[in-house]
Amino acid sequence: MNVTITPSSVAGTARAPPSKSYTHRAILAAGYADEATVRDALWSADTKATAGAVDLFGGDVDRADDGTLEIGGFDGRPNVPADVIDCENSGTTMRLVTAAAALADGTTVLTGDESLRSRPQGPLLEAIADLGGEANSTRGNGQAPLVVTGPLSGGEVSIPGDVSSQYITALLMAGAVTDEGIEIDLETELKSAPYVDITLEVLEAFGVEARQTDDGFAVEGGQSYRPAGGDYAVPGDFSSISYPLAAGAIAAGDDGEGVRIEGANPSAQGDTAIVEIVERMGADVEWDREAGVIDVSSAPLSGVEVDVEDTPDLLPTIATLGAVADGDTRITNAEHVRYKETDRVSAMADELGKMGVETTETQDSLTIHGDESTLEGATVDGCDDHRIIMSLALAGLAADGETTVEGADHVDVSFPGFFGLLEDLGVALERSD
Ligand SMILES: O=C(O)C1=C[C@@H](OP(=O)(O)O)[C@@H](O)[C@H](O)C1
Ligand SMILES: C=C(OP(=O)(O)O)C(=O)O
Repeated sequence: MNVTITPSSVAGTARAPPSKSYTHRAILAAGYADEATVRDALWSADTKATAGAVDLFGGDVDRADDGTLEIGGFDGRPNVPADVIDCENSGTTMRLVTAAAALADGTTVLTGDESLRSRPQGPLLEAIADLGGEANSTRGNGQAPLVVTGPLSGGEVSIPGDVSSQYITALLMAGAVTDEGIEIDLETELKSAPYVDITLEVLEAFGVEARQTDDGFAVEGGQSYRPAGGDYAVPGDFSSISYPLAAGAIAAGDDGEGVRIEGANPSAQGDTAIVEIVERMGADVEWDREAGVIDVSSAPLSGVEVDVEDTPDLLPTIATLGAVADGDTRITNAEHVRYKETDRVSAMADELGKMGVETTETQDSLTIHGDESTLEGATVDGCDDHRIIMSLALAGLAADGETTVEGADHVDVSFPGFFGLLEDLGVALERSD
């Protein structure tokens, strides 16, 4: 599907979809448990992939009409799957499920789509091998397809922190049900650190203790996953909230109505930083944390400097905001953003370039030389990456002329209702094959 956006103003109320990161963890944590109910879960292509893995490990994920997931777990010991686990486009699924597979008494094969088969898994495979399991890339290049043989019993391991925090999350979640537990020493500074905070929060909610140490993180073995009251509720997703928030900052009408976002309750998500970033750029933003409501209206935006070490998923949104803002927006500490569904630093530079935006790229930074008056509608490539698609669609709101985003159906990875939500806010768009 391609989507053509006609420049539009936006107004109205949008509801944040549930958090993808919390949902992945809650589904897998429920799998490690005997049973659990997960409310307000995100049901998207990525989270369905994690649910599929739990099923293959011997659990049972059942979705009720209201979206609640009733999950029968595999109780700490995954079965050897009867089929290859297809993690599709989801890095989180592949990393978290690879470590779970290392607990099974036998061999698991994991694969994914072309994008996922190009992403780095080497440090996690080495960690599993150091802990006594066997974990290999079939092509010997640290990328999927992966073959993992367990069971491992735990121990101490060192791992780089600057490739993906998901390795740490994966080892902590699996480590809790090993005999010995896992102690993780970080070889470098940790990037995307708030995602490990999310993990610690979910583990705690499931009655599992894990902690930060002087050298990294540690989890005791022999623990059981059991959510208080048998029930876990997923909060709203701030990476997803960044899109209606940016839409409001860029294109809310002059009548002052603005965009209201509901379901924006505080949690451990680093991407809540988008609220402060949009405000710093000059938009009029109010966040009632208790009510979980954000109101945003547009104002002339100015370029800012933003460090995305903790918040890699915000880079595409910030790049679009920077294209509309006046002056330079410098996004720093961004090298790990190159290891996502696509190299998002280059993808945003290339695709915004097609819309007349000038950018300067280094290995770990992207500077957008913003000037709304030069933003032109164009046909751009969504790069099969949900965040690139959504960010380019937002640029289309403020461009001169129509913008067509090719391959736009990939929004189903994290935000299946994205284009419907834009339409509800008043955006004129057309879908075509
Ligand atoms: O653990 C998670 O839920 C995620 C961690 C981050 O990845 P990295 O830790 O690989 O940067 C983030 O980009 C991804 O969208 C979700
Ligand atoms: C990078 C992302 O997810 P994952 O790593 O799970 O593919 C994302 O959602 O932007």
